[in-house]
Amino acid sequence: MIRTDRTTVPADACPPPSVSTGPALLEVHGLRFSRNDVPVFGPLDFEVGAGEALLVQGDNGSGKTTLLRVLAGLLRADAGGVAIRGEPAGPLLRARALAYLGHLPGLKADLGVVENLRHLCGLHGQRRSQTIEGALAVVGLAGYEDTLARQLSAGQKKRLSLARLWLSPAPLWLMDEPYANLDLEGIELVNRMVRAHLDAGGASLVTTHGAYAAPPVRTRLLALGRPSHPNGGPSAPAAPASEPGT
Ligand SMILES: Nc1ncnc2c1ncn2[C@@H]1O[C@H](COP(=O)(O)OP(=O)(O)OP(=O)(O)O)[C@@H](O)[C@H]1O
Repeated sequence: MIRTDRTTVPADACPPPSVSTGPALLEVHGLRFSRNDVPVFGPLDFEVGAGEALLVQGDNGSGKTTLLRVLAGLLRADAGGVAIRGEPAGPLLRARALAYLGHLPGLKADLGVVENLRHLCGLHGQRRSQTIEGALAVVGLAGYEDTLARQLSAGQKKRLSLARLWLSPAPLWLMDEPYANLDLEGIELVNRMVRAHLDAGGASLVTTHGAYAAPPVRTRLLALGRPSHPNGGPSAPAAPASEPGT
């Protein structure tokens, strides 16, 4: 049975909230994306400050994953701008500032759990205050250190990806359906991680179909419109991001 260390998340990760008076961590202006001339989303305008979560909601096919991939620099927008702490988000800045948790776990199937994390920390960096062993305790994978990634269940793979996110030094987490494949305790784990990350001055974008409650943190909502018709029918505009709430 998986047990996550409930005390480790807040204890290790909650320095006093940082008070920022500068530009927002993420600012998006007029961002638009189309495939084969069919609009997927936009134009979108929103910002996310340190200590805030943006919950990106929408039906299947409404463009949530596409938006996160555009923000991560994996797809090129048709128009619009993305700034991180007031700087235009070029590839180097995105690599430093963004950590992307996608649908696919992005693991090396024939490497063990610890080997995977070492590899990923080598690629993306590691928070000085965190150890791989500590991250495995946080996500409930202590005892699985030498297990090959291909021998993990879907939920365990998701937890390993969450451990990678936990170790990342990036302040902005892009989390695509982070609750998928997780049991109820895993869903709570995601919410505790998000809360700790925000308390430490980070920010998160979280996509969801709306099946789960927002993490119990300062949250803005961005509702994407209904999916575009593949033959070029109209797509509903996205609702503007709503004001912060708790
Ligand atoms: N690789 C692709 N090639 C062509 N079209 C794609 C591709 N990926 C997504 N799409 C289309 O782009 C639109 C948005 O897809 P996207 O995956 O961003 O939606 P989503 O809101 O994340 O959906 P879901 O909730 O089902 O995960 C959909 O109409 C989809 O069919």
